[in-house]
Amino acid sequence: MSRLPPIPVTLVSGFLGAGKTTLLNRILNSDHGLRMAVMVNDFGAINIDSQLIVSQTQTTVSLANGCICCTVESDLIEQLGRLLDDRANRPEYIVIEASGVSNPAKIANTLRYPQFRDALAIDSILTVVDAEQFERLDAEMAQLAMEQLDVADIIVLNKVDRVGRDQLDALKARWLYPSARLLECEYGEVPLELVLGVGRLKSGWRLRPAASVKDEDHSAIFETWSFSSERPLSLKALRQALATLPAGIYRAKGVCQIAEASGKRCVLHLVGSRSEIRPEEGWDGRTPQTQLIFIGRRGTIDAAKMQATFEKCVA
Ligand SMILES: Nc1nc2c(ncn2[C@@H]2O[C@H](COP(=O)(O)OP(=O)(O)OP(=O)(O)O)[C@@H](O)[C@H]2O)c(=O)[nH]1
Repeated sequence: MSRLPPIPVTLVSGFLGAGKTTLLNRILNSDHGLRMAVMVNDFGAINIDSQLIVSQTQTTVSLANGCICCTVESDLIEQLGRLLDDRANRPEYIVIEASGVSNPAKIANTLRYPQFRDALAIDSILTVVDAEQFERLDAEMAQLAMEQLDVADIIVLNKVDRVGRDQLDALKARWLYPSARLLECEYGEVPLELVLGVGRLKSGWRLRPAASVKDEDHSAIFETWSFSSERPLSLKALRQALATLPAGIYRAKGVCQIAEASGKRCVLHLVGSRSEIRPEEGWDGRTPQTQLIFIGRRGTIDAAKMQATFEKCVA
């Protein structure tokens, strides 16, 4: 049997809430003309990202309840194996969206395991940066965000609408990544030809040797908590609950059923201290419900207190 050419893989990384799913949606809804498979990784127990992906024409594989660079690496290996074994639907391109706490260098090493070496070719490691929040991150969060940037060969500086030109230039001046391509954008609006099929890592020259990649368990640094309810929530109470979250909770996202927006599926995002609850389309045959996931620094989430707070939001 003739050997099939390797499938190009774009690895999308970036800290929590930087705009990875927004960029992925933009890629998927553009005219790329490829049979694409996307793998999305949620650090929390609920598959939220797969629900936030707008285009359903491609194969979507959801890897939840851990980080694909450490705790659920075995799921990544298994699911990649499945994609490759399904010869009838073999994708022409794979995009992997790592969780916001993943180290892309470790995922890149997984893609170089013997079983994938001839079947997959990393096209690029693309790291999305939240232009507003990046410099506000502290301690382990800042370190992780820097590690994600260190291995990027494409840096997408997103959310430029949130900062002034001076602040952007100052941020860029502090970075020393001369070999990375830097693209500034809002809502992941980047020219597709600059991010897909660019073959920037074809020779593997920027990948660090596996031995030099730090072995960490991101569930030791971050923790998650989730809330589900089949009863509608009060918008006012939910906003209030989000405004009073402990500072260590950096990210929340999910879908919600809001009493004031009957029949609409609302999408909730919290990144740092910013939050939004946006009505989207209807429920499209799905049972209306709320599914939220919260991610914070370990030790900052009091599950009983959170449960009581969000129970009170039920209208
Ligand atoms: N103002 C502004 N908001 C943006 C931009 N890009 C994305 N967002 C918002 O940022 C929030 C997080 O975006 P996502 O695309 O879900 O971020 P993510 O990196 O996939 O998040 P995680 O997977 O949880 O790490 C959402 O509310 C987006 O609408 C942008 O360029 N400007």
